[in-house]
Amino acid sequence: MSEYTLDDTIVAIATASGIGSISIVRVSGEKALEIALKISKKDSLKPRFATLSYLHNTNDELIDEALIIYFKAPFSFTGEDIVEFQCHGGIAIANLVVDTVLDFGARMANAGEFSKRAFLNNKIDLSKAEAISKIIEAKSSDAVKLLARQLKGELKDFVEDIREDLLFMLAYTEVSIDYAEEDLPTDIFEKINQKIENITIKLSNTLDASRRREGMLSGFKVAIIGKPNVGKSSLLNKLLNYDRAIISDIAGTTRDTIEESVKIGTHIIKIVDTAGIRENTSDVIEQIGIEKSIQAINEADIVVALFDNSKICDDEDEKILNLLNDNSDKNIIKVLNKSDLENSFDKSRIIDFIEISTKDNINLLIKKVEKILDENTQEDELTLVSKRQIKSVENCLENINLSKNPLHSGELEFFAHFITEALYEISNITRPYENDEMLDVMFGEFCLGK
Ligand SMILES: Nc1nc2c(c(=O)[nH]1)N(C=O)[C@@H](CNc1ccc(C(=O)N[C@@H](CCC(=O)O)C(=O)O)cc1)CN2
Ligand SMILES: Nc1nc2c(ncn2[C@@H]2O[C@H](COP(=O)(O)OP(=O)(O)OP(=O)(O)O)[C@@H](O)[C@H]2O)c(=O)[nH]1
Ligand SMILES: [Mg+2]
Repeated sequence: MSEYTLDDTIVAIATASGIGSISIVRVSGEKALEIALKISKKDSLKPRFATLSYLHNTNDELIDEALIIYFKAPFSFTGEDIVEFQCHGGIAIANLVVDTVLDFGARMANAGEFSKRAFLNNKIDLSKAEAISKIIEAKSSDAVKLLARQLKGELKDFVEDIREDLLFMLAYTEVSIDYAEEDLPTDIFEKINQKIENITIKLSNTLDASRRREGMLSGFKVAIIGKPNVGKSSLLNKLLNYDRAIISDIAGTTRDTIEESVKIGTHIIKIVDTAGIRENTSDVIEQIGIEKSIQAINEADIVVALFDNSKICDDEDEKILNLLNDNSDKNIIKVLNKSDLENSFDKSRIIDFIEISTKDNINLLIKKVEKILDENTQEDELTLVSKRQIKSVENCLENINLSKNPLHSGELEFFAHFITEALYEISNITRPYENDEMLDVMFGEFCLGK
């Protein structure tokens, strides 16, 4: 994508490949109108007007009856001339239209190229481009609502505010470096200090909220753990409503982690069934399974820890309770399963648990999971939606923190250096100063036609 030029005209199918009632082929660039006039055999197309027309290929053969919309530059998604052919559905017609457009001198668009052009032509900033890319892949209505806020520019405004503050500080420190101190307003240091503290709080809060909500975009991960034979796979099957995993009364039945998606309330979650965690095993494959279980805990947003209510709490259960204590930052649900059988588990060993039976119903557990998911999605705070954005805020915050000492000791050149770095970092979210490589990586992750 680095040999990218803005002069050529690009084309791609904008709609999903498959059977649908309408397919859209989008053309962007200088030749878009000229190509559309040839295909439609019209003398002109009225901008932003849906024109019904027959479409013809380069051999003058009829290929479809379609709506054509011409967006005259600069008033289009990319800022260039755009023509949309809204043709009949199915991949064959769309491909014929694309082929014709190519024959008339356009080239195939790369992944993300429409959005990249929109960015380069100042139609959208990177936070909006990212929101567009992610909203297409969003798995839940909550995720869509969150991303729609970024389409509207919430993150952009946040970044703009911080940029403004940082620029203010830079301007005043430059002045202080150049002029004698007595010429400056006396409260300026206090003002800068106050701004630094405000930015620190704002950035930290945003990072915290974003980390909590990471699972909302990719699907929250719920890991089911416990010693062998407590009913982990039975629980997975019950949650999925079909027999996905093999269950048996032989301990060590599940040897690898199994991951499946399921909807709970309004949330799409990924459930991970793990191999039973036991203290000592000489079985190499089982040992690997156990290590994967520990990894599953690390990656999970919610850990469902199962215990067998029909057995006494033994050393292996204790080991798992200890493991949970080590992960107290996680949302943990402790569950006594097999409660349909005679209860033998010593409940004084465990606090805050629920009792269920996968042979009966697991509603209590589902409600509990749903409540945690609700709590983690109902925040109103601004949320960063990509690793890239999180990294930029982390780096910005780091430089802000580094600027505090020099500010207090009056080493203003150093202070200005860190603030400049912070400014570069935060700008990466919306419009980087110079970073072609990052742009290539980012837009390369888009789906074709975007
Ligand atoms: N048919 C169709 N539907 C679509 C898109 C599209 O490209 N085509 N979009 C593509 O992602 C999204 C809508 N986004 C768009 C964003 C800007 C403009 C546009 O024409 N902007 C002009 C005029 C603005 C105005 O009229 O207010 C501009 O910014 O100058 C069009 C679509 C979703 N739906
Ligand atoms: N009575 C009763 N039996 C259950 C319940 N849940 C599971 N079982 C039985 O317990 C045995 C083990 O179930 P699994 O789901 O395979 O257990 P697991 O934890 O996945 O076991 P491993 O994969 O070996 O770690 C099976 O015979 C199940 O039918 C329950 O709530 N009540
Ligand atoms: Mg199992």
